[in-house]
Amino acid sequence: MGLCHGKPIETSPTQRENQSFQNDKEVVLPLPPRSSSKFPFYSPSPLHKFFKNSPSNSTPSSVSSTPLRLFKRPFPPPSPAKHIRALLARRHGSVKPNEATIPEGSECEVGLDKSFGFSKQFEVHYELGEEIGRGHFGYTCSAKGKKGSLKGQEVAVKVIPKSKMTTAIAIEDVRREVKILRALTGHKNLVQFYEAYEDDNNVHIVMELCKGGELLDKILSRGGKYPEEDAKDVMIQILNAVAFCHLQGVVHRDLKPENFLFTSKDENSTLKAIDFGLSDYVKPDERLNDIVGSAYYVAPEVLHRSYGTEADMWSIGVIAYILLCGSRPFWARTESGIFRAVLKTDPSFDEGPWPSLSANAIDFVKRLLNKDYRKRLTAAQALSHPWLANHSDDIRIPFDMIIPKLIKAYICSSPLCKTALGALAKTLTLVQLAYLKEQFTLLGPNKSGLISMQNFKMAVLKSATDASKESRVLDYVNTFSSIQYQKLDFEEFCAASISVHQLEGMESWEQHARTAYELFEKDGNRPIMVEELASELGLSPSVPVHVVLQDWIRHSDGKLSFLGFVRLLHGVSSRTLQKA
Ligand SMILES: Nc1ncnc2c1ncn2[C@@H]1O[C@H](COP(=O)(O)OP(=O)(O)OP(=O)(O)O)[C@@H](O)[C@H]1O
Ligand SMILES: [Ca+2]
Ligand SMILES: [Ca+2]
Repeated sequence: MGLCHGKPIETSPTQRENQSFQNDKEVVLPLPPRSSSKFPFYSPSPLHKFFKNSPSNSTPSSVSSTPLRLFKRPFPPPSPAKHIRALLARRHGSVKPNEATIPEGSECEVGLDKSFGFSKQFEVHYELGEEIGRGHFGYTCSAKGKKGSLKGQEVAVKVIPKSKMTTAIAIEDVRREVKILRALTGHKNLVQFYEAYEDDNNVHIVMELCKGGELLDKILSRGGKYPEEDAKDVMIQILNAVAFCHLQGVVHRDLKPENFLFTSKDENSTLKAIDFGLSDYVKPDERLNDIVGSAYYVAPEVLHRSYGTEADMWSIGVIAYILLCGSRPFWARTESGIFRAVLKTDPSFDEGPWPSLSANAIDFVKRLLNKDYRKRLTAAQALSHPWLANHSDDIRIPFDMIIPKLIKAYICSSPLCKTALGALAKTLTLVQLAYLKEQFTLLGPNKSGLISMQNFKMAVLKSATDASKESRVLDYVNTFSSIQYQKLDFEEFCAASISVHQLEGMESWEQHARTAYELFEKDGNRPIMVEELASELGLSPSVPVHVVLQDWIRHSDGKLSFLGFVRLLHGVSSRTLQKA
């Protein structure tokens, strides 16, 4: 996969930056900067240096030899990730060869409304300090409050020049970034938003100042990899933030180590997610389709233009992989090469240090980097994974929006499906049951241990923000109140909340399915006619049922075969889920 052994390209960092925007089919990404002979990782966040005009950075470092030859591992270590080219083209207008930004006053700007309705007079309220960071869309400065409750307090101000907003999409992105930041603020692992200002030239987003630097810098300063216990601390904080976002119906879409900051230089400093510039609302029954994010971290289904919150979980899988081994799981010299790797190749778990890491750590990463998004862990499930469970008191498992989706599909399924799922639920492990118990408790069962359809709304309302309205998560659970279905006890809740796809993604799937079939044989299997089975499955009369279903029924006694049983289970999670 994507390994480069070619002659090194001798370019300055600036030239390398520009290469990534060339109009070639294969867009060449910047090479990893020069590695030292002692240690194959380069200095933290070299991208920052490209922008800062300090004398030490004025001479571009040359790449004197093929850096990859020095790496023992198959992939080079992380570096600042670049946004996907298609994203920049859509957001900044068409990207021309060797041209990363559109010149001011270009044609596409005509008629764009760049007023946001934010407060004016930023200068009256804050004194801007020095630049502390920079990205594609803006730069960030420290500042000091001059008035009001933030008087004397140091803050961070992300400055987004209006001249960079050359398309309606770019303007909409800024509007949404502020709206989402404002709505989600208050969570411990999300940067605290204070206020947004605008003048003729800039938008100023005022937020809490995180003084501890980016997670990427921390990874690099530690030699490219984290000990497992420290990686767990980081993962828990990332998942706490993302589980909260997903419950509100917000998908971040740009999760990468550069977008997590430590509040201070302390060892135990809190980690905060920043940069909601590409975030969006996603309705529980909707798929997004615009290709957004940064190449190394992008999920396969994003490249296929049909995705939801699971795409963030993939990016978290990439971060976890990097934290634990110091290398990127999918790497190539070109953007299209990275995409090919993401779509087609499996990350390596054979090279060091993987064989020395715990089986739970490897399982955790593998279950996030599953190319089938339906088999991937949700954020709430990842927090319940044995690798993290009981690691610290910091784990706050919130309600998981996958539960109402699965329950809706279950309710719509046939009685035979329900029996089959009931049998499957009896094979769940203690760890799986612990997650479900937690979710059941969050739904607030009554004294008899039953939950009703109204409970879903209550569970979501408890932590609802303005974002849950905008994303229609609240509307979605509101519709549950009108579903006519009996109250669920924990046993039926488990049957209803099983994701067959996720179970299928586990190595123990065959065992689950066999055991469940044995139970089903005892309690639920019965002779069934092909026509009856077809109607149970909701197959249309045009389907040649005798051909399609012939292996589903055992010839000896006319009951469901193992294959039929597995297909029946499957029908519930794939077909019905899409409709739910
Ligand atoms: N609250 C903050 N405290 C300290 N530094 C910050 C803060 N917010 C942002 N920064 C710094 O500024 C950099 C750029 O900010 P941000 O990621 O929001 O910009 P961007 O232009 O949207 O970036 P990208 O190119 O990733 O889209 C960050 O990587 C970080 O180093
Ligand atoms: Ca960023
Ligand atoms: Ca951004």
